[in-house]
Amino acid sequence: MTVLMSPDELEAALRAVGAARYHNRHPFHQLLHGGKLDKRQVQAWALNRYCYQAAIPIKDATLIARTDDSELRRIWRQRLVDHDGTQPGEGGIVRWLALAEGLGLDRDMVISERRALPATRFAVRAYVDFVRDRSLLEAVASSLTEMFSPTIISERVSGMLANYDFITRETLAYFNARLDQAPRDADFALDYVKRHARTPEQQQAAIAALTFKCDVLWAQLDALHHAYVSPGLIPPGAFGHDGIWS
Ligand SMILES: O=C(O)c1cc(C(=O)O)c2c(n1)C(=O)C(=O)c1cc(C(=O)O)[nH]c1-2
Repeated sequence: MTVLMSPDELEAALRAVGAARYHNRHPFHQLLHGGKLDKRQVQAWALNRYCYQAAIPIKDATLIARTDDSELRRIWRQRLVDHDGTQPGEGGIVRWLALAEGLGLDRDMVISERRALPATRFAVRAYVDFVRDRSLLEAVASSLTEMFSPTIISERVSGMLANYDFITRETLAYFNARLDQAPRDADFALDYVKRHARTPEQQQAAIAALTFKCDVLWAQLDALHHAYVSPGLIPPGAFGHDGIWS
């Protein structure tokens, strides 16, 4: 039988999910950060990850649309501002596109998502659908991977700067803002989950939501590894298929 945990025990259980399943443990990230990939493989990472970036504000708008809690909406809408900016040329999506262009990718190709891996699109879509279809508590809990992102972002920026001559500090500027935004967002979401998960079932649902989200991130890296590292099977239509790297 599942027992009711204290809020701090719940937090510990959530952190244990991240320790076991967060995407910092994925071999593709270890290759990426360790300088073991060539430029095309890094380009593949950037253009696939664009799909995730582009979906994040859609899932945040979905969450906002679902709640009648005005305070939650007010706080959550900062995430839309962070990703979309307040005027053209601002925000995380634009900064991600600058990263992709800094790697030599064509901006319109990246935005079109037509060269992304099928599994990337499916994983990203699953996240948006989850936030639309599950309870609000699960929707908020699914964002909690951000508790773990500052560490991986620091590792990524220092590793990529040290190991690739085609990467500059400007290319990676996207991540600077995330180092402030992610802890702020995660602190709020964690507090929300600790206050609103009041039954054993709700607590287990929150843990399962975070597990699901780790799977969303992991699946995207599995797809990259399968296509671009080993066995190197690039799906039809995807970046690099038939030797076309554009
Ligand atoms: O670089 C990363 O490893 C990483 C991880 C995550 C995450 O853990 O979901 C996010 C981000 N970056 C990120 O940049 C971002 O905007 C973001 C939003 C969310 C979310 O679930 O709402 N996760 C993440």
